[in-house]
Parts: sequence; structure tokens; C-alpha cells
Amino acid sequence: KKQQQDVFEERYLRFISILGKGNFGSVELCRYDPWGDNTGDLVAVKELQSNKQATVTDFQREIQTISSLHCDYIVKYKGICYSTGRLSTKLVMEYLPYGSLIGYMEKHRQNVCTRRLLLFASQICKGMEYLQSMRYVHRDLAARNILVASDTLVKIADFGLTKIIPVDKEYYRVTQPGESPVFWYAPESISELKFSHKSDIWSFGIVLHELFSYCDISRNPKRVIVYPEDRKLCPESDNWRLPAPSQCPPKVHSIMMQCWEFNSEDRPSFSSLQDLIENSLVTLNR
Ligand SMILES: CC(C)(Nc1nc(-c2c[nH]c3ncc(Cl)cc23)ncc1F)C(=O)NCC(F)(F)F
Repeated sequence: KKQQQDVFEERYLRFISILGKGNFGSVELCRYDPWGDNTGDLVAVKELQSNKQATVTDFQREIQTISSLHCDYIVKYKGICYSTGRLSTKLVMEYLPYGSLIGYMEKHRQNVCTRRLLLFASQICKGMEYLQSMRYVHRDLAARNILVASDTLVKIADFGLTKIIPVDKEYYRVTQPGESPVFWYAPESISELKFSHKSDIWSFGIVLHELFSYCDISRNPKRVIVYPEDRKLCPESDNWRLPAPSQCPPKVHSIMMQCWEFNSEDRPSFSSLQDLIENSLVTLNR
């Protein structure tokens, strides 16, 4: 049963603007203003675009997921709004005024130093460590799904593809492949549709590369749909990896390379990643 403070009345949700399009829906900036005097809070409201049964179930799962997460480095769930007209539920989340990491990097890249990039990386790592402790696999970790709360705080968002790892298994196998953001996918996710904490680690390595490229590579569109024939992966021998972005400290590129180990068990855990990032922060100052 939803606790009382979780329910937002649609008549007090004042639409302001569209923030963007997510996996199955759109997210709007609204003011929840029961007093009608513009003193209410700004909130981000996600609603389902299509009402195909599959997506309704997925959206219910997304709401279930985000409402169970309580972490400084994960966007906060505020509640739900039962939309009478559309017979659908809307997800109400905290609004982060600095927007998505990609937009932030575009605007502020001149004065974001290496130390701040590593601070953001360690916060994403802490958020992922918490997610893993709850047995969740994000499956869509990418800079486009990181939000900026302030100049010194980023948060993980968009849990539309997040799945729970069954207790008796180490991975989640997807049945039908949707549009796969293959650029962020670990080899086993492409070839066997297998997702685990170790495939989230691979994606974290890509996010680290996006951070140190100031999200430049996020701007040029990459192949997001993978075709059945693409599933056969080049054998381990062809182990091409992304080169270090310019001005990226060699230690940071070596962390990325560890996240991109072909064999998932050779990749670091989020807790050991935390130490590697702290360690590069320390050596930076010497
Ligand atoms: C689809 C949506 C709306 N896209 C955007 N959100 C926000 C945006 C800006 N401030 C926000 N505060 C909360 C939320 Cl949930 C989104 C925003 N700003 C720009 C976006 F393109 C989004 O949800 N993106 C995934 C996320 F980045 F959040 F992981």
C-alpha cells in the first residue's frame, strides 16, 4: 500500500516544460502547487507514452525499483500520481536543476577539472555499489542517464531497464533484445543477452570514458540498435578498445581498460573501482 505522502493529486501538478524522452515515456517539469500560489516544489514527472501491456508492466517495475532506492547518488523517488483521465500512473521524482550530465559538460567543460571528473566518477561508482547491494543490474548505465544535482554532485537516474538478479544466479538473461545501446554493452550482453553486475562495470568504463571526453563522444550518435548478425562477437583475439581521451591521466585509462576485460570475472568490482578512483585522486595532487 502506498504511504499517504506518496500520492500527488493531478489537479495540483502544474505543467511547465518537457524535460526529455526516456526509455518508454517522457519526463515533464511540473510544479506541485496545492496552495495555487507558486510556492510548491518543482518535480520531474515521468509518464508512460504507449499503453502496450508490456510497457505498463515495465513501468510498474520501474516505479517499484526507484521507490525502493534510498541513496544520495540516485535520483529520489517522491511519489506517484494516479492520472484519472489517462487511466495511467505517473512517477514523481525530485527535479535536478542542473539537468543531464551531457548538457552540463557541454556548458561547463572549460572549468571542470580532472579532480571534479574523478569526484563525479566516484559518486556514480558509489551509486552503483548501492544498486548492486540491492541485487539490481542497471543495464543502461550511460552519461545520458546521469543527472547533475549541483556543481559537486551527480546522481544515477532512469531505471527503465533495471532488473533484479535472481538469488540463485549471477546474471539476468534478457529474452527479447529491445533497441540495444550496443556502444555501452559488454560483449556477453551483445552475444548472449547476459546482464550482471560485471556488465554494469563494463558500462561504467564507458561512462568514465564519456566523463574524460567531456561527453563529446555522447554527442555523435552511435549504433544503438544491434542486428542478430551483429551478435557474433569478434573473438577475444580482436580486443580493440577505446583509446584514452586527450588529457586523460594514464591511470584513469588503465581503470577503463580493467572495466573492459573480455572475461567478466576479470573486471573489478564497484568497491575495488572505488579504491582505484580514490587512488588516482590522491596521485593527482602529488
Ligand atoms: C528522459 C529524461 C527526462 N531526459 C532528461 N532529463 C532531464 C532532467 C533535468 N532535471 C531532471 N530531474 C529529474 C529527472 Cl528524472 C530528469 C531531469 N534533462 C534533460 C533530459 F534530456 C530523463 O529522465 N533522462 C534520464 C536521466 F537523465 F534522468 F537519467
